[in-house]
Amino acid sequence: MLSTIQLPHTASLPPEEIEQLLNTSIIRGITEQEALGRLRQFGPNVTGSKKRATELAELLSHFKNPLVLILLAAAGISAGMGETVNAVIIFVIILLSISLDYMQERGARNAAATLGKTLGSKITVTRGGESYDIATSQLCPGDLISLRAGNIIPADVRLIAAHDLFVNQSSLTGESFPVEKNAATIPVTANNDTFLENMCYMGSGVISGTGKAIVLYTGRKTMIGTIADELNSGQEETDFGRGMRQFGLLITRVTLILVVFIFVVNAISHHSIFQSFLFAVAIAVGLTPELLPMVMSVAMSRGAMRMAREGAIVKRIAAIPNFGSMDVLCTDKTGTLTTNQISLVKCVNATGEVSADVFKLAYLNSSLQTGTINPLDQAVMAAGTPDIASFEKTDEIPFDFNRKRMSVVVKHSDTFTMICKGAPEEILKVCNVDTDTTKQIQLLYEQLSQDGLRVLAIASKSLQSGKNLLESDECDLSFAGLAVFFDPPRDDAATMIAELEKIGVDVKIITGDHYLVTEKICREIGLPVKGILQGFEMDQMTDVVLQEKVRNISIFTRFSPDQKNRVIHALKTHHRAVGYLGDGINDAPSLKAADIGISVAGASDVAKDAADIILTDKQLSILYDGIIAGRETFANTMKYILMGLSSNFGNMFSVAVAAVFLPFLPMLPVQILLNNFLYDTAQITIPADNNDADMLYHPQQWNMAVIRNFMLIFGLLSSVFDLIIFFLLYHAFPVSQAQFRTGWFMESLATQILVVFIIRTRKLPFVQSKPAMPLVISTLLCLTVGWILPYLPFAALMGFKPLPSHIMLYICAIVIVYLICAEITKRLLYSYHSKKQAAAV
Ligand SMILES: Nc1ncnc2c1ncn2[C@@H]1O[C@H](COP(=O)(O)OP(=O)(O)OP(=O)(O)O)[C@@H](O)[C@H]1O
Ligand SMILES: [Mg+2]
Repeated sequence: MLSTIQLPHTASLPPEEIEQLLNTSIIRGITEQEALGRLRQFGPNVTGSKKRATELAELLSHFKNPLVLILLAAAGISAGMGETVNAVIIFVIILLSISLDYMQERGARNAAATLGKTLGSKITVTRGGESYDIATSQLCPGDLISLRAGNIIPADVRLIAAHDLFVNQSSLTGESFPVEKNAATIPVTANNDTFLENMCYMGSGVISGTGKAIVLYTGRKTMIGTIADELNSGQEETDFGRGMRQFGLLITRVTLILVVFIFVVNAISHHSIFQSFLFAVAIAVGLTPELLPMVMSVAMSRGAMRMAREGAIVKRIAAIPNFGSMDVLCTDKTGTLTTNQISLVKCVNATGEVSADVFKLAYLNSSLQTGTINPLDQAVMAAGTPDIASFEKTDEIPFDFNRKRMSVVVKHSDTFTMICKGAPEEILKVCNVDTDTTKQIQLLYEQLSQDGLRVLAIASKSLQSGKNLLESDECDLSFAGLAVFFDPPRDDAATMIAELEKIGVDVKIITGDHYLVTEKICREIGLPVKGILQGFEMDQMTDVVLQEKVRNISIFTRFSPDQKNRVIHALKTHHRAVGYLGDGINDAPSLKAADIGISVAGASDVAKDAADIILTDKQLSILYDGIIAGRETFANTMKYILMGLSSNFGNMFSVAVAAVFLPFLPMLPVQILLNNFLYDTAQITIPADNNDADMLYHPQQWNMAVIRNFMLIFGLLSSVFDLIIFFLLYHAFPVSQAQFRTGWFMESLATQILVVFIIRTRKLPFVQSKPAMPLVISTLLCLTVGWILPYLPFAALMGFKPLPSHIMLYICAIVIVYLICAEITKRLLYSYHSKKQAAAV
């Protein structure tokens, strides 16, 4: 049986001793049988969320809310003081609302879990001498794995072979520059015992090269597994997140002030301290938007499920609202806007004549390179089969996105030749050509690019020896020719651009390719070219200048990964949420930096890992659906917030006034709790509500000013009607205390619940905007229950007493007039804000 191992220790051991230590073979790996046993012993290779909490723990976690705890304590004290009925009612209400909340959230959680299962990257493992791909979760210590560019390192591993292996371990070290790894044994001392050169760590991305490695640690035993929880917190705040935070602050402040005020006034003026306290707590419960987390997670998981049906996997459900506020989408070109079905059109020499020699050089380079599987290389290899049996590869300098070229070194009848291929401007930099020829080549290159053809240049030189070559050896090459490729735009790219434009999302292209090729593609897919910025031009700009510039630029060409990243950050200063769509290793930093990273199924693991959403279906139209789903989440969450702020707060203002002027409590604490419970339950269907088209066809924006005004004006409005009721029941037709409370209970419940039909839309309720059926049903049901309660045989236990019918008529009239006034107020408020916004633009 395998015992635990120390990472630094294995770094200093030669491969044979590692074989022994881990009871494996660096050629054949462990057997499938052995792997199964080890998998049982060490558990699956997953980090992140610890074990999923049990359902009971999830249920109990809802009791952690301080208000719930205070209420429970209050119920206990009530029971101790002999007020059993009170205690039971409070207890039942707590239980009911917690179970409702829990059940809704469980639905959302399960949906999220099902979605998560469909993901998972694969890795090539060698077991019992055979190599095949398995899910990375199935790896165990001792496994022999093969690494290549684009892979995510699936565990903490010790390298036993490496060829030009460059790894980005920024997820661990924060250092974004790729580091070279090798398999050599190194002595371990106290000051070099982390991030060793012959180790690769889970979560790092392979940028270039290949390697073989033995798995040492898996799952939570890995370096990243032990710190996984801290890593998740690194997300930057978005418009939606910021809005939610400000909203939370606002509500906490107002609640605190109101509750303390009500408690103090009640306690001083006339009631027992305990009653006043209970009353204040009930008010606090009424004010807290306790359903908000549920409303959000249900709305988001509905969005995610909907996208899953359309063929997109949502990795991070919390990103859905960002989709809704996204107002600019950056995309790379190859594979997202083009088909990625690249074909080689021809190979030409410097004068533009078709040349078999140039093709042979290109073929040698493409077929012998061992980096990422790359569509350009595949196209070269698919274009013919020259005989290269007599050539032997002796070295390779892998591709990287800064050099934009790569080289292989071949041996052929005792001579060594370096063959280099890459972006023409980069190849020309390292070639020995006179100015005239350079001009001639550039002209040819531009002509081809203008026709939308992609061009790589090929160059070569003879060498003395064929080993241990460096990037600096790519010099003094002689120019051979150009390889010309065709990569047609996707059929649906034009539709996508048009659709996105219609719903207010700006599209920008950030590519590593030449600007002429990009311009041609833009023309074909109907993307207007507003401005072009080239990578080297941006390097001369300060951040401030860049931030000003990016607004009017629609294509960014010849951009390296870091440069792409810089553009994303600059765009973030102007836009609410920046989206990035990309598939390559070079897109990973931008996918992370963007508010919402989108990748496609065929993308490299590194890109998929960094993305929030992965489009599995090839259709780009899913993007459109995703944005709409995001906006629905946003809109429905906002409805709940506006509801809570307007009607709820109004009631609490009224209570504050009543505390000063009434000689008794306007409602009993249990009645307030009951009222709040019915009101909350009525809203449980908000996440499933319909939305007006005009809310969905613009990027959503969190507008704190609207929220604040809603609270003040709607709160005041509903308070005015409460005061009318108070006047009616206390002064005009004086009734008993129990009847007063019953009257206000019924009026406030009706106004609070029914106003949802007004708040949910900017238009005329029902006539211009139809609510979803579930919302209508839950609303009417809760209202009916609330209005029947006072007439039930046990109503007296809850302190209710029915009112005479003429007073009931007054109450109904007041509710109707209130709703009409609310509709008018809503219109005034929105027209005020749109005028203000129009003035600001
Ligand atoms: N296999 C390769 N061999 C040589 N050069 C390459 C290879 N792949 C890419 N290049 C060069 O590097 C440049 C940038 O790479 P690439 O086009 O993949 O970047 P990108 O930013 O992902 O662009 P895109 O928007 O086209 O996906 C290419 O335009 C090409 O000149
Ligand atoms: Mg790309």
